[in-house]
Amino acid sequence: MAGAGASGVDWLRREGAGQQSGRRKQLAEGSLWRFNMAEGAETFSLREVLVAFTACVSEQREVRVDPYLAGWKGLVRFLNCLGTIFSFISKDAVTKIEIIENYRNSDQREKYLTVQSMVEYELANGLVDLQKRSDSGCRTLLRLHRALHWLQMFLEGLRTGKDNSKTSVICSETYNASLANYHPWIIRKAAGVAFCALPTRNTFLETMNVGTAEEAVAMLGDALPYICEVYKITEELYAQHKLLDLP
Ligand SMILES: CCCCCCCC/C=C\CCCCCCCC(=O)N[C@@H](COP(=O)(O)O)[C@H](O)/C=C/CCCCCCCCCCCCC
Repeated sequence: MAGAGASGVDWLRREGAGQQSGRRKQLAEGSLWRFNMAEGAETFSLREVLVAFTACVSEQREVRVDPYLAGWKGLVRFLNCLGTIFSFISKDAVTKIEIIENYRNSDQREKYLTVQSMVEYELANGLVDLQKRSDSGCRTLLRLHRALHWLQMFLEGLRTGKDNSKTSVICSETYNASLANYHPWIIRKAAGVAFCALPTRNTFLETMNVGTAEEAVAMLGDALPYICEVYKITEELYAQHKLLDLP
């Protein structure tokens, strides 16, 4: 993958995208990534989150749903560590994760193995409402997909920011340039207030449990190309099926 082949990505290759065949099979079947929301409560490791996203893209360039959800669950754990002011955001993310997880636990679980198979199945069976809000997998995942765009920009902002930059500024600038376009005024306002509670960039990076701020930055640099790839593949798929504006 472009940008991910440089030195220092061994941990990613080993643990994420470059799974040995046994683990690859487990990933494809979903067993490695499926766990309850209650599990691992409030512990956060940036490594785990990034490894989950690196494991998302299959050899056929399909996006696996289980590691995608595992990545989001890890992010929610991180958000919960930041304080109750972020609860309204994590609750919404959890609701969306659980909707898709329920499909993965249903009789139709195989149809929801990848984003591609989900789109194909839901469209072929008339399960996607193009006119009004629904709980379809396609519509729900679109919300997380838009948030992934913000995450990509936010992590890049953190990675390239100066030591003394304000996380709150990086967060609000990237939010305003992405996700905010889909949110009503009241949500934008509440998000803006919550962002003010974010710690400084270096404290923020140290909270990620991977060592120093410099080590966290290096890890972000290794992993971002994989997150971008997940975003790009999903964006192209949704564009191809005209699903990017689902209500
Ligand atoms: C790698 C570690 C560092 C990064 C840490 C980032 C942690 C972020 C964790 C979770 C992000 C939450 C994702 C939220 C998904 C929002 C989906 C959404 O857009 N929902 C809205 C629309 O839904 P429907 O009504 O159409 O169903 C919904 O209205 C939103 C409600 C909640 C507000 C969402 C604000 C999102 C702000 C972006 C996250 C900021 C987190 C800051 C922490 C650094």
